[in-house]
Amino acid sequence: MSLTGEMLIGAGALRGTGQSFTGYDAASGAALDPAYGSATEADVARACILADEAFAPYRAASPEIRAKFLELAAAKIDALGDALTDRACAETGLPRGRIEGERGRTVGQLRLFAQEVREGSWQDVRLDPALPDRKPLPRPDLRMRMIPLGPVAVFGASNFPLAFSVAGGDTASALAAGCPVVVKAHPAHPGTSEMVGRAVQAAVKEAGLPEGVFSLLFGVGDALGTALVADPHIKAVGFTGSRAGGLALGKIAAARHEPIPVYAEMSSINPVLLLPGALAANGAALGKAFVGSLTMGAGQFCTNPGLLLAIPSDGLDAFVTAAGEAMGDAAAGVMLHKGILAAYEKGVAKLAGSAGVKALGEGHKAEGKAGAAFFGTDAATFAKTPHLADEVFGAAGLLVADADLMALARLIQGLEGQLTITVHMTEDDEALFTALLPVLETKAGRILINGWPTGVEVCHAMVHGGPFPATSDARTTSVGTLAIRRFLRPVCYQNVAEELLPAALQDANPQGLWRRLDGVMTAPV
Ligand SMILES: NC(=O)C1=CN([C@@H]2O[C@H](COP(=O)(O)OP(=O)(O)OC[C@H]3O[C@@H](n4cnc5c(N)ncnc54)[C@H](OP(=O)(O)O)[C@@H]3O)[C@@H](O)[C@H]2O)C=CC1
Ligand SMILES: O=C(O)CCC(=O)C(=O)O
Repeated sequence: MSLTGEMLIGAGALRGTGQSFTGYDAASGAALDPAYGSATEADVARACILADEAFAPYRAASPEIRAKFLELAAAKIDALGDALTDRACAETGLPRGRIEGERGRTVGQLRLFAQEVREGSWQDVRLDPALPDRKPLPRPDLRMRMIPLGPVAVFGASNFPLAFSVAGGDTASALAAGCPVVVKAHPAHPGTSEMVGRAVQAAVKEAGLPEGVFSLLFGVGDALGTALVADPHIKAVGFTGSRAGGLALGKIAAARHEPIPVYAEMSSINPVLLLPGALAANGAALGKAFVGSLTMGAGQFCTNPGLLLAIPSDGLDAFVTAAGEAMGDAAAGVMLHKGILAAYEKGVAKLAGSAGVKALGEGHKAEGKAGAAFFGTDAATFAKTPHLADEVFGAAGLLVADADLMALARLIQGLEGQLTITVHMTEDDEALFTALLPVLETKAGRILINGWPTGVEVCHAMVHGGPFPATSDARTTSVGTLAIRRFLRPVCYQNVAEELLPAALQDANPQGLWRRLDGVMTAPV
């Protein structure tokens, strides 16, 4: 596919007349053709009007049609072949294996949502039949199902150019729910975005759906995102990026005449608790494995293990020695773009310059690349230095080691919300884990044992979310089939005649759904 630098508004392709920009080769800094023109406010309005026009027919399309559309989009992204991998590698500096894996995750995610649409339990149908003889008052016939919210604005993330970008989890879950999507491409990977966008646009056409089901806008600066979130046709927002960006979009959404939900995944330091039994049994191996997780993709994962907590012991010494050695072998990493590299270097310098913080290991350094960094401190220093709890986006980790178990417990209690909390433990640690679990549950969306948080499985039970600032809404996830719920709302139908009811609610159950009948989950017959 040859890139044109055009945005995709419905079935059309046109060059934005706003500020021009290009993608860059993340490793060399060289500009990559073609140039992209930023969308104007009129372009945003046009894409949102088309999305609004598409909403009624798209949500009325049968589950089978929507599922087939998602599968078509997946097949077309697969068919982009090596050209997509080459472009994504160039624009992000991420290694080939990672991009290939991410493509698999992206198309797998679209196919999983296709299955989810067919399976139908996302409609959460509840039937409370009429009780005409109930005393003192009869009960009317009440039936409930979930319906889509309306057009959704999605902001592509810089660090996952496929799985959290144009056809990533936010887009897949919104389309599955029956919501048209208007994407703002991340300006750090416009070529990758155009390729994927054209694949989705072609899938819309081949599936015979209204053109406004999908649009892709390009632009740099805040104006485009601001106009998109403010557009009255948009009914929800999906975002992965910085805390400042997510909060800014949340403010715009809340200030609208009709406020709308913003599902922003923002900032997390993903604490790892190294319990004494695990350190005694495996200290050195854990130290090495930690560095593997920390440095993966130059640390540019929101699930990066940025904070470690432990009680001093011989096992912890072995952990620190092994981690320090592994850091010494860690190559300097290409970061996604210059801004992210600059923010990382600033964050590491701030850690290095903090009183009571010492370096425990560092990776190789190279001009224009990021060196991994590992620091250590104690609980009292952590408590009196609030910025030590801030996310440093990249391969930087901080170990808080303290003999005072209660001080570590208070530290956990004082943490902000997290995407993940990891616990390394053996049977010897079970009592401690059991005591900590109620607190951990209040802090994170995912609690994992004896693993590492990077690399999220896309499945039905996944929660990639968590209390603020991990996300703006702790009740949801942005990965896995549960993500569809963000873009749905319940509607109750009271005393609507059988022949007038939506198919999902009819007595005949033509969609073959599991439904709650008078509160009892009931199989289709
Ligand atoms: N925790 C996580 O998952 C991630 C965190 N980050 C953090 O974000 C930093 C910057 O990375 P980046 O990926 O560019 O994330 P940003 O949050 O800066 O940008 C993400 C997207 O949101 C848009 N945007 C941001 N702020 C606004 C605003 N005020 N109004 C309208 N639109 C806005 C950007 O547009 P435009 O660029 O055109 O201004 C871009 O399209 C990193 O250094 C890192 O700290 C990044 C990725 C993931
Ligand atoms: O670890 C993962 O697979 C997902 C990470 C993520 O959501 C992110 O970095 O934005």
